[in-house]
Formats: sequence, C-alpha cells, structure tokens
Amino acid sequence: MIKIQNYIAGALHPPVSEKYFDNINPATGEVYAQIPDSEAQDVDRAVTAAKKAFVSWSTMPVEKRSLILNKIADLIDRDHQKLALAESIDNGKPVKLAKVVDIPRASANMRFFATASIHFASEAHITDEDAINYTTRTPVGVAGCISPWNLPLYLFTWKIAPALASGCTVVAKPSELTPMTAFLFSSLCMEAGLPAGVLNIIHGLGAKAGQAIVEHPDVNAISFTGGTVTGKKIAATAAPMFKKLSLELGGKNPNIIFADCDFENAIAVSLQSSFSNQGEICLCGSRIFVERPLYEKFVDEFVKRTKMLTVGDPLDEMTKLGALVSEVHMKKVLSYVNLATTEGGKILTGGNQVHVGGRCADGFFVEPTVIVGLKHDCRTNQEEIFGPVVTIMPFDTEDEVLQYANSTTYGLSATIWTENLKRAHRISSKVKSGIIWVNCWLFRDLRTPFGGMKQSGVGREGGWDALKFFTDTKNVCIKL
Ligand SMILES: NC(=O)c1ccc[n+]([C@@H]2O[C@H](COP(=O)([O-])OP(=O)(O)OC[C@H]3O[C@@H](n4cnc5c(N)ncnc54)[C@H](O)[C@@H]3O)[C@@H](O)[C@H]2O)c1
Ligand SMILES: O=C/C=C/C=C(\O)C(=O)O
Repeated sequence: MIKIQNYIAGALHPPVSEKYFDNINPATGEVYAQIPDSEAQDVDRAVTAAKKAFVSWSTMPVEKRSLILNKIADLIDRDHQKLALAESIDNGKPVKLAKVVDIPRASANMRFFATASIHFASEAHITDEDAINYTTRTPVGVAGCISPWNLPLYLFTWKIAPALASGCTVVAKPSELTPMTAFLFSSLCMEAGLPAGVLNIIHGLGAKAGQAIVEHPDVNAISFTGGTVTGKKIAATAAPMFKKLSLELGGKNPNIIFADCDFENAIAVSLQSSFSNQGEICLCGSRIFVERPLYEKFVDEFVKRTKMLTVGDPLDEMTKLGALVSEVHMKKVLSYVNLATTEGGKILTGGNQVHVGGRCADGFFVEPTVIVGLKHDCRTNQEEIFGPVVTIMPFDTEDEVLQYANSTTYGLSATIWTENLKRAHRISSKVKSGIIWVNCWLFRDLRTPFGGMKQSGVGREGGWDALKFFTDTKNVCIKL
C-alpha cells in the first residue's frame, strides 16, 4: 500500500511520530493509501527548511525562478494521465473531469504565475517637480498555503504558484481527504530541480498539522481555501499575530434566470453549475431563481435533463457524477435533503444514495437532486450543502430576486441569465458577491480578481492580487 510522505528540505520524509492514518477511495470505500499524521514538529522542520531556502530563492533572478516553475508545469503535462487518474481515485470525481479540468488547470496555474512574475513591475509616482515616489514589492518570507479536497491539485497549485513566483518559500498542506496529487507533485518538484526547502508539503489533519502551520511564528502569511468555520478559526489564530491573511471560503451562490434569457444556454450551463464535480465546487449555483413566466418550462426541462445524468464509476468515461468525497460528507448532503422535506420542500428528482454496484458497491454516491417549494430564507436555502443538490424558486421582480440573492451570509459568486445588457449590468452591481458570471459560469481568466464578500472570504486571489498578497509593499519618497 502506498505510504504518502512529507516533502521537507527537498526530500521525502516519514512523519516524526511514524504514525499514519487511512486514505479511502470514496468510489469503493476501500483504504488504498496511508497518510502521515504530521504534527507541530514536522511543521517546524518544514518551516526551518523554508526559512533557510528563502535567502537564495528570493534573490534568485526572477527569470530563473520562472524557468523552474515552467519546468514543473511541463512535468504536470507529461504526467497528465497519471495525475488525472490519481485525482479521480482520491476524490471520487469522474476521471474525465480530472483530465479536462483539474490537471490542465494545475499546469496552467504554474505557467501563468511563472510568466506573471516576470511582468510584475514596481510603480513610480512623480509628485510634480518636487519628489519621486517608487514602490517596491518584496516577498513576505515563508508562506503557509492550506487547500481543500474538492479541486485538490487545481487549488493547491493556485496558491503555491503565486507564492513561489513572488520569491516566497512555502509550507503547504493539502486536504487530508485528498493528499495524493500533492504527494506526486513533490516528486515533480524534485525532478524539475526546485531547490531544497523552497516548497515543503506537510500531510496530516487540519486541526493538528494545519493549525501548527497557522500558529508558527515564522510563517508570515497564510493563504487558505476551505470552509467558513475553519476560516474563522484560522483568522482567530493568525490575526493577533498580524500575519497576512487570504481566506477563500464557502458559498451559497444564486443562479438568477430571467425570462428573456437564451433558454438553451441557460439550461445547459445551469446543469453544469449545479452538478459539476458532484456539486462540490464553491462556485456552484445551488439556489436557482427563475422569473415566473419561464418558471414551469425551466423546471420541467431542468428536471428532465437532470434525470439523464449518469451517476457511476468515476473511472468510466461516460460517468457525469462520481462519488462524493467521503461517507461523512455523503451523510451531511443527504441530511440536507431530509431537512428540505421537513421544511416543506418537494423533491422532483433524486434525493437518495445511489448504489452503483460492482467494484463501487460500497462507494459514496448521491443522485443529482432538484427541490422546489422552499422559501428563500429556510435553512436549506441559507446553508452551504456542497453536494449535488439544488433548489429552484420563482420570482416576479428584480427587487424581489435581489433580496433573495443577497439574503445569505455568503457572497462568493452569482450567475445572471438575461439578453438585456442594461439589466445584466444593473443586477450585477446590486448582487453582493465577489464574482459575477453573466450568461456563463466558471469562465476563467486567471488575471481577474477571484474571491468573496461577506462570510465567503477576505482578500482576492488571481493575477496581480495574488502577487501583491505574497509581497510586502514599501514606498520610497525622494525629495528632489
Ligand atoms: N472560496 C473558494 O475559492 C473555495 C474553493 C474551494 C472550496 N471552498 C470551500 O471549502 C469547503 C470544503 O473544503 P474542506 O471541507 O476541505 O474545508 P475545510 O475547511 O474542512 O478544510 C480545508 C483545509 O483546511 C485544513 N484545516 C482544517 N482545520 C484547520 C485548522 N484549524 N487550521 C489550519 N488548517 C485547517 C484542512 O486540513 C484542509 O487542508 C467548502 O466550504 C467550500 O465552499 C472554497
Ligand atoms: O471550489 C472552488 C473553486 C475555486 C476556483 C478557483 O479558485 C479558480 O478557478 O481559480
């Protein structure tokens, strides 16, 4: 059985405690790997290595750093099939999705920031004839990067790429539910010639290994993606230590459909934004609001097409929805379906565990589920479910749907479907979300600021925002 190892100071190491815990394949329920149960001592070793490596990495010419990061991207591309398979087995997602989305995006992240850092320039401000101000940005030092299980290598690289490109050294922790591709990634870093200690990967539990990264006094910035409850805990630890903090948290995103939309496009993409990756994407549009004249037609067609989605073995290329990430998560999702019925919801399709059979007989599969008849303010419509469950509600006016859309504590993303450009602009300006998609969903340009308002997070990732986060700003004013 594979024993995952920590990557510290350029080499693979067992955890100090020599203790491991099980890694389960969610499609089969079988234990298939062992994960280091790392603790503060492992983290301390990683931070020591990162501190030591910082001097030479941060002063290495940016072009040279860029070459190494591009080399890592090349190696991800070379191992594309192997990484996609590993991601699918670890997470339960369809291997096809991992091939088309997760792994290509991981190499794109490395390449994007390898290139962006070359163009990341200082600003200068000429104050009439009296002074010149120039602003420098230097790497913050050791950065802690903590990522979740839903898009494992995609979100892991989305953090470490800008950190490394900025000249920081890194101690990173992938989710303990999906550590495999980060483990494989450590070997690619060694092969690419990433100097020892520049990136260190610690595996283990969030409350132990993750918490130790956040608490370590020599980790100067924390970039975290995960749940809002965990984000609060991390902020409570890091804020009094005055660490830089970037928090990408949960969402309960509205998908607003006006009667004048391009119906075919709205239906097809809404199906994706509801059920891609089993609904386990923070940007999924889990609350669908449809303007009354279109409501019945939309619901009928949406349910018809939902019923056609195949839930099955993630390794089968025809599968549209694979397994949920764990048994605990599957039970949480099903408990929300139960809650929805007690809140007066009517399940139009789905609502149950799927027994796939064969090698997946003990896997954690859930039917794509569509619920109607709920009020916008019930718990089902306020709390993040993070699974293949959507609700559909009618609305009559713009003001009404804005009130519904903005009624949750979250503010990550929103989708708006209309052919009326003025309305798209008007609604976009009033929805309290950090990311708005008009007539599309998850259409990404890596230069754009990415992140949430309200309890969906603090700070923005992507483009210059990420490079600014991992650097300290200094202004120099020269009086002429
Ligand atoms: N906004 C975004 O970009 C975004 C992207 C993906 C996922 N998410 C959110 O992530 C959640 C699902 O992911 P999850 O269940 O892995 O989240 P989680 O908060 O349970 O875990 C995320 C990571 O934090 C670690 N962790 C847990 N407790 C910790 C602690 N006390 N200190 C330090 N690290 C700790 C975990 O080990 C894991 O690596 C959902 O709420 C989803 O919306 C948000
Ligand atoms: O589940 C959350 C998805 C996050 C996606 C991104 O961070 C991105 O596309 O850059």
